[in-house]
Amino acid sequence: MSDGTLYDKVWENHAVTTLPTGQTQLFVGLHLIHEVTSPQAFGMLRERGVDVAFPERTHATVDHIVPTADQSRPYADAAAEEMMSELEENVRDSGIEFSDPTSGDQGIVHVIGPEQGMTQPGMTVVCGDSHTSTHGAFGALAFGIGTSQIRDVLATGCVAMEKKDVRKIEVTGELGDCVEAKDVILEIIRRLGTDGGVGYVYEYAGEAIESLDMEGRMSICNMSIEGGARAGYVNPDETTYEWLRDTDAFRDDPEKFERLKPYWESVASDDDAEYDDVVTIDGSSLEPVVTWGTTPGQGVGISEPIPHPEDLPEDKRDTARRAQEHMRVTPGETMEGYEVDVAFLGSCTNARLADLRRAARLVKGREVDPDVRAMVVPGSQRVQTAAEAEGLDDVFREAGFDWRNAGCSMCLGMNEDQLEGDEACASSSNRNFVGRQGSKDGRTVLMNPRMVAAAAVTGHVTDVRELPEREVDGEVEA
Ligand SMILES: CC(C)[C@H](C(=O)O)[C@@H](O)C(=O)O
Ligand code: SF4
Repeated sequence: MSDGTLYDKVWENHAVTTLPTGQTQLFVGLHLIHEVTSPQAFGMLRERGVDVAFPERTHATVDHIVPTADQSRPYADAAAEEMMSELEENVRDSGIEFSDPTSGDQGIVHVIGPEQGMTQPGMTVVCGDSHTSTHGAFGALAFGIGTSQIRDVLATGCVAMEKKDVRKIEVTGELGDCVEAKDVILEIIRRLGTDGGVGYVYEYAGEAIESLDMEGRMSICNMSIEGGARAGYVNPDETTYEWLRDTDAFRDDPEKFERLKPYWESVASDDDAEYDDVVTIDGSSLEPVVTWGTTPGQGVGISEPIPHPEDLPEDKRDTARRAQEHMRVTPGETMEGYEVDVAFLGSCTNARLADLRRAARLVKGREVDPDVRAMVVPGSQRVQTAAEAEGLDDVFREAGFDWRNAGCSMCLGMNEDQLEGDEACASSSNRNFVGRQGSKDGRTVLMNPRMVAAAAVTGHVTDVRELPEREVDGEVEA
C-alpha cells in the first residue's frame, strides 16, 4: 500500500485539526520574516496584546531594502531606515534571532535559511514572501503567506491552509552543456503557463532533477510560484543530506544528524505514490532559455524564433503583442543579439556560491562590454565571504563588474539598484514584469547566471555555449 507523496506525509504530520472552513490548521516548523511584510503583522499582535508564540522557531533577516553599497546607518533612504528600525524593534521585543548586516549572516531570506541549516526535510516553512517555495528543494513544504497569516503564525505557530493536488514534473535525461536548473524551470513555466500550476503543488523529479546540486534544486523550486503552483519540492536524497551535514544545525552535532535522517528519508514520496497529474519533459532536449516578454512564461530557447502572437493560443495573443512592443523584440527573430545595458547577477533564484562560480569561470580574462553596467550581488554575506575567499570578487571586478553587498537589490529595485529609463537588463532573477526592476520602461530578460555573464561581456544576449569557460585561479572547481 502506498503511503503517498511527500506532500501528503508532511501535511499529515503537521495537521493539527480541520477548521470549520474546511481548511487544515497546520503547525509551522520554521517561520522566516523580513522587513517588508512583517511590520504590519507585529502591529496587529501589539494591538491585541499578544506575544509571539514560538520565537525560537522564528528567524529574521533584512534583504529587500538593504543598500548594497553604503550600508552605514541611518540608511540614506528614510523609508528603508524606518523598515529596518521597525524590524530591529520587533525582533528585540520578541526575542527573535536576527541575521542582521553586522552578523555576517545576513542575506536574502531564501538564501540564509538553507545555508544556516534552518530549512530541513519534512518540515513546514512559511514566510511572508512568495518565493518561499525555494525551501522545497530540501523536501520541506514551504509556503509564501500573506500578512494576516503572518500574524496568525506569530501568534499561534499555526497557519490555516487548503490542501492542493500534486503534479509530478518528471525531467528525464541529462541536461546539455551550459543548460542549467534555471533553463529547466523557465521551460516548465513556458510549457505549462504562469497559471498552469494553480491548484497544485509541484513535485520535481527525474534524473535531470536528481543530478542537480542543492543550488540548482533551489533555483527550480524558487520559481514554482511563477508557474502558479502553491509550492514546489524535490524529494530529499544524499545530495540534500550532504548539504545539511555541513550547516550550522549539524556541523557540531553529527548525532542529531543521524537521529533526524530516518525521518527525512521517511517523508520522501513512495515509488507507488499516486499523483493528480504527471508531466514529463525530456531534459536532454533543452537549451538555454531566455524570456522575450514580460512574464516568466514568455520564454524561448536561445536558438528558437520569438513566437508570432497569431501563432499563440487566442487568449495569449494580446498580452504577447503588448509584451513584444514593450520589449521591442521582433517575432520570427531569435533573442540572440538583443542589446543589453545592464547585467544583474543576483537574487534568491541565482546568487548562491555555485552560481557565482560558474559565472566567474566564464568572465575570467574577459571584459564587460563598455556600454554595459554589470553588477554581482551575492545572495548572502556568507556567499559573499566564501566567494571572496576564492577570489571570485577579483575575477568579477577585474572584468569590470561592480561587486556589491548582499540583498535583493535589482531583482525588484526596492533599494537604490534600479534600471533607468528604458534600459534592457540581462537578469538572473525570477520576474520580468513591467516596472519590476525599478523603471516602468525598463526591459528585463530572464536567463541563467552564465548567460548573464555572457551578455555582460558581449553587450547582447548571447548563446553561452559559444563562449568557452576559462579556468579561475584558486579553489574554483573545474
Ligand atoms: C516584497 C515581497 C512581498 C515580494 C514577494 O512576496 O515575492 C518580493 O520578494 C518579490 O519577489 O516580489
Ligand atoms: S531576491 Fe527578488 S524574488 Fe527573491 S525575495 Fe528578494 S525581491 Fe523577492
